[in-house]
Amino acid sequence: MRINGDMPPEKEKEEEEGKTVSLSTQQPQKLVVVGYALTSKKKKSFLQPKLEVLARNKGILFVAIDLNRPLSDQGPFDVILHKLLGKDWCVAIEDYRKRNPEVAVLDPPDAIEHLYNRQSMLKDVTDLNLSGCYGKVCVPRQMVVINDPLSIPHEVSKAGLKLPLVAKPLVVDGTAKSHELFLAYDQCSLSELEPPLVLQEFVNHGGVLFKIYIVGEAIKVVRRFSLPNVTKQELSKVEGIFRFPRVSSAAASADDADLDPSVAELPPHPLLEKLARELRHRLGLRLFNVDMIREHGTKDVFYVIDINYFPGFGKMPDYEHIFTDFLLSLVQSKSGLLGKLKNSRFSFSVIQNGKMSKSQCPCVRAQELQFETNHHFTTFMSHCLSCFVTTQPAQGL
Ligand SMILES: Nc1ncnc2c1ncn2[C@@H]1O[C@H](COP(=O)(O)OP(=O)(O)OP(=O)(O)O)[C@@H](O)[C@H]1O
Ligand SMILES: O=P(O)(O)O[C@H]1[C@H](O)[C@H](O)[C@H](OP(=O)(O)O)[C@@H](OP(=O)(O)O)[C@@H]1O
Repeated sequence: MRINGDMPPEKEKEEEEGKTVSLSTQQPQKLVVVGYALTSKKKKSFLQPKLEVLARNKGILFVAIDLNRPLSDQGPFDVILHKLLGKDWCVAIEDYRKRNPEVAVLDPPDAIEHLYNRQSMLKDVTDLNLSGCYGKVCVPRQMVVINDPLSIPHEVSKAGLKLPLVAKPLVVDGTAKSHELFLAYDQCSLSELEPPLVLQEFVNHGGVLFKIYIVGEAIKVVRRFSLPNVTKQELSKVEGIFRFPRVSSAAASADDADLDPSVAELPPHPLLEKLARELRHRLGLRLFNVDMIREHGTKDVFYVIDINYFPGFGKMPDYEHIFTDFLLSLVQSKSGLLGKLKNSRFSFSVIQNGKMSKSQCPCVRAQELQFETNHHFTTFMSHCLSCFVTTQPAQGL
């Protein structure tokens, strides 16, 4: 396909080989091939026609990865998007990532795994210090119960957790069961719950929740309806545990609803910027969302109650634009970094010495790596490419 006039011979060859597409602009673009490995549910919610059409117009092609064939026989890909469970997939994608540092694999399986457990998922938020950012970000007090439901009432009172409590399955694995949540009004009824679970203090927040979507550097925040406040009177009268629906996951947005302005006011942007930047870096992820609530009666005390990997981006306004821009930026920043690494004194010294000292390390995680073989160096390159995209340009390059 050629729409425009003259083209350099090498471009012509590339295009014949199907590697480039000519769009309506003067310059033919190299096709960006995005392999995806997603459940059929996720494919349906994410790969909507409006995304595929816009992507095609921008020279991005989505290709389904065949899970019955080795990954190495497929592609070549520029980017891989994945959200699948199971050890086999994790091993396959991790191995592919190491062997193909030039491919942007979103995201590292061990980093994703961190969000599949409701205890570890919030740990990085607990460690954050966002002072001077127009607000305070906390995590509700919570405890984990692994077994013996009969011991829960005693454990809860020992830990000093206040009722009501939200009971959430410990592991989030994309199944409906892992999103089955209960609200517990009294201590005795807690022994009816099924561990393993997390018991989290319910924070009154006026029935509105903020979903902060993060796609690389981009942030989008929306309001969603959430659970109403639990009054002291209600708490003193009601007993038992009650299952509640996935109210804030419903596509209905609270953005246009007639809400109390003190409840509806979005968290300050500098706070969200800092939160997103810190979490992107600490979690080592580029595609996630954060569920945040404002403590009722306060202006600037926020709680993070949930973080989801590769959430329902299809519900995010403008997601097709944000996502395609992100995919293109990945490919651009990657080629920039590869060029710098190849030419830098830094990479030369790494290869020559076979080892890297902490002071040379451009990112936190690479400090753990040692380069005794070429394969180790490749691993480092792959790691640094993702770090480069998630954080800032590596030092010393
Ligand atoms: N500690 C809390 N205080 C107040 N409300 C809460 C709390 N935890 C959860 N909720 C309410 O329950 C809803 C679901 O909680 P959470 O996001 O943790 O579960 P989930 O199964 O991971 O949901 P999803 O993946 O659909 O976002 C929240 O959106 C919010 O409405
Ligand atoms: O409202 P959001 O986008 O947070 O709702 C998400 C939910 O949080 C989970 O991330 C779901 O993904 P899985 O855990 O993989 O089931 C999303 O499902 P999806 O099918 O819509 O992508 C929810 O939308």
